Amino acid sequence: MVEEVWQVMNIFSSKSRASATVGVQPVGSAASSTMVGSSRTDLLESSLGGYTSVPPPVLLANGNGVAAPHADLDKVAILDAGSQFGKVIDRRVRELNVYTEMLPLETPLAVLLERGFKAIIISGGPASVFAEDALVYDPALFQSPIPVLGLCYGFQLMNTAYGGMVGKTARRNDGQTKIEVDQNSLLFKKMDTIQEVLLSHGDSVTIVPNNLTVIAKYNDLVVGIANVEQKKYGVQFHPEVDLTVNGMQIFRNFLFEIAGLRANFLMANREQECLNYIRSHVKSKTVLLLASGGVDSTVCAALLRKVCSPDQLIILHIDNGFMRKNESLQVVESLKKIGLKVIHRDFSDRFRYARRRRPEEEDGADYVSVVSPTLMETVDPEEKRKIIGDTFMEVANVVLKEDLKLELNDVLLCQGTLRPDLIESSSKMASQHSEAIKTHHNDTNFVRQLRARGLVIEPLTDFHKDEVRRLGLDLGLPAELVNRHPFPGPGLAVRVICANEPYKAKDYDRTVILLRIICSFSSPTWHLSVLHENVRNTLTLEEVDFLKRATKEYVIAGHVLPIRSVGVQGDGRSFKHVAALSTDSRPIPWPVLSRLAEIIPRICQSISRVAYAFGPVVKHEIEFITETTLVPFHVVSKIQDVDAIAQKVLWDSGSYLSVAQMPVILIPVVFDEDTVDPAFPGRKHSVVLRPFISNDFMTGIAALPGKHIPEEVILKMVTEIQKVGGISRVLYDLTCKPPGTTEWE
Ligand SMILES: Nc1ncnc2c1ncn2[C@@H]1O[C@H](COP(=O)(O)OP(=O)(O)OP(=O)(O)O)[C@@H](O)[C@H]1O
Ligand SMILES: O=c1[nH]c(=O)c2[nH+]cn([C@@H]3O[C@H](COP(=O)(O)O)[C@@H](O)[C@H]3O)c2[nH]1
Ligand SMILES: NC(=O)CC[C@H](N)C(=O)O
Ligand SMILES: [Mg+2]
Repeated sequence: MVEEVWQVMNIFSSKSRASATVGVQPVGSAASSTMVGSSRTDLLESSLGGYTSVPPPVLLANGNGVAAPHADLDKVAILDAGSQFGKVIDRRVRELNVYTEMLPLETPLAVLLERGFKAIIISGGPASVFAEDALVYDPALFQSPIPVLGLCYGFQLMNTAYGGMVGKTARRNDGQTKIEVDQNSLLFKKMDTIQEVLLSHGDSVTIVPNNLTVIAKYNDLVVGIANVEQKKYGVQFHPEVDLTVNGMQIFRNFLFEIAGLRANFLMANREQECLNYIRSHVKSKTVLLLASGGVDSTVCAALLRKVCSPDQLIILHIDNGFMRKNESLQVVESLKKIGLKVIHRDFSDRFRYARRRRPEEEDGADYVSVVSPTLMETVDPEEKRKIIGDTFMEVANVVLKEDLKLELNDVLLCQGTLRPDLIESSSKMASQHSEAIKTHHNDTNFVRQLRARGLVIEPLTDFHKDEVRRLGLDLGLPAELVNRHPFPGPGLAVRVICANEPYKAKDYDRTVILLRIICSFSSPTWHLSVLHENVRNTLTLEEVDFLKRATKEYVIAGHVLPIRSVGVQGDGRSFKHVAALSTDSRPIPWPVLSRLAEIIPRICQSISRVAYAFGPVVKHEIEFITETTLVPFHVVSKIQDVDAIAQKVLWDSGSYLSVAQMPVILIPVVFDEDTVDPAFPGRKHSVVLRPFISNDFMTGIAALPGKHIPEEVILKMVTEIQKVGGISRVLYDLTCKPPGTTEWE
């Protein structure tokens, strides 16, 4: 599937964006008979050319296969507008036994009809339908009788295509929300009026045209539209993700009730598919498996063992210097226990001093020093990630050449890359239009070039984490290994927020005041304040009621921290401020803090993450940072110590499986600057705990103390961490994904 989609997508690559002068125009307008934003005939010809040379797959490269003869299948086209969740839509529809193919948004309707698609789902995406970079699409999609379901960007596109308006509002929505749906609509058949869904958008439908009816609302906001006669439906939310509780029922209703499709596709045996993929690539070649000890690479090892002879398979574990305390040794031991012989090499120094490659050197496999700063001097998270990813490949090559006397060209590198790694890194293998949220270490430009030269195999690129775990159990791997929390390849390097100066967004001063207004909403201080009035008008009635009650009952302070962390909002990357909440109230009012964490990023558009700071109410604004880069002493050793403490408490308390992952982050922030610690002048940091709950890691929620994890376990972590020198405060991340991500960078 990946290869096929890649080829199809390539056909469009030079035409993927709308020209600056052509906007999205309504159905029925002069532009509606041509592609919006490009020449329809060009695209039609090029795509037809592509399809005749690329026959539809009967068995897909490494994911699913079909059981019924291809011609008999009822097929759904997923038109990709660059969503982070494109593959999740694909997965949901296939789980309902309907065959899908993902194609770029600009695919003309004529091509879809010729290929026999009977329904269309249009995904979300990072662009704005009214922006200059709005995507090309064929307006005929909304003029033919073919059933269409538009999701998020797809919903906004549908509203615009029918002549409605979409615009930016003062409020954005990223997170789980209760909405009201019209039970009489077929799309919501067998569903209650109130539904919990995931919204992630900054643009909103402002005018719905007469030829559409509203079928779902979130207060005054329109979040569902339909033209029943033409079988066209759109929703602002994301039925595909776990955070939309009844999303599967919505797909069932669309596919079977509205589109009248038959469920005649059977998922092939995924293990067999992976083995076929490996067999067809490996043949008699030697395979160098990069093994982290994590779930994905261990599942790769188990698959490779079924295909390769023992002397064909070399397993390499790299210590990059950013592993957990003593982790590399434990990894080697645990892989030994399941019968894998592992080469273990410590390249910590090489990583620390690694630099970014110059472009002309990117196709070379040898390490070449260049003038850019070393990893130890780098603060930008994307730069850190790219250096680390390239260095993984370089050191693998060093081991091949120096230790094993093999040439890169004679060997296949195997990595446990999953679908989210590719989507988040904006790989064209996954989507033509998606935005890079973060460059995963296993998908840097250098890795892509090795991949293009046919030197990399990745059997799991069609999988999400929960699917890999299921495969791991089927392969007979021990449950404790399969259930290990994931740990990112760049390790603790992406869990240290590096900075050489405080960050202040352009609207920092306004953000500080907005945050104060929200945290002390009921205070008489704001009487007659225009900004307070604006905030109130942006909130829902229920939110106003909550803020009034909560801020009367508790004293809560909100501080904008002068750092930023990466997030994902509206299918795009955000890199924004973090807010710290503090309170003297005991017991800590977790549900109130958690609700504030939902509301704050909706109103303060320069904040995407909210954490609670343990200890008394914070009194001073935090103006300064501790200059921080990835140096071994006072930084890497410190995060290794606090991470080890927190993980031990989690494990000893029996709560390990209550959360999907628990990153521990070092931030260059010092609270209470009046409390000077002479032992650590200018070298103090704070620590953030991020217990997180997710299945597929595409979306997830912060684990709430007292609900998902015992509060005393968290308090014990705080007490133990505070014993480590050079720690200012401990914080607890309350942010969901979206708007945050699991990691902080
Ligand atoms: N320290 C390491 N040594 C060798 N290879 C590594 C290392 N860290 C990561 N990799 C490679 O990068 C791939 C992607 O890393 P990733 O963390 O996503 O997967 P994983 O470590 O196998 O599983 P998990 O997500 O459970 O940690 C791994 O499957 C492995 O091939
Ligand atoms: O091997 C990896 N290399 C990376 O560069 C990387 N970045 C994030 N992660 C892991 O991916 C999952 C989702 O993370 P985010 O919510 O932060 O995007 C979480 O499980 C993260 O730990 C990585 N794993
Ligand atoms: N997730 C999406 O499709 C978002 C659509 C659009 N980029 C917005 O922010 O509203
Ligand atoms: Mg890992």
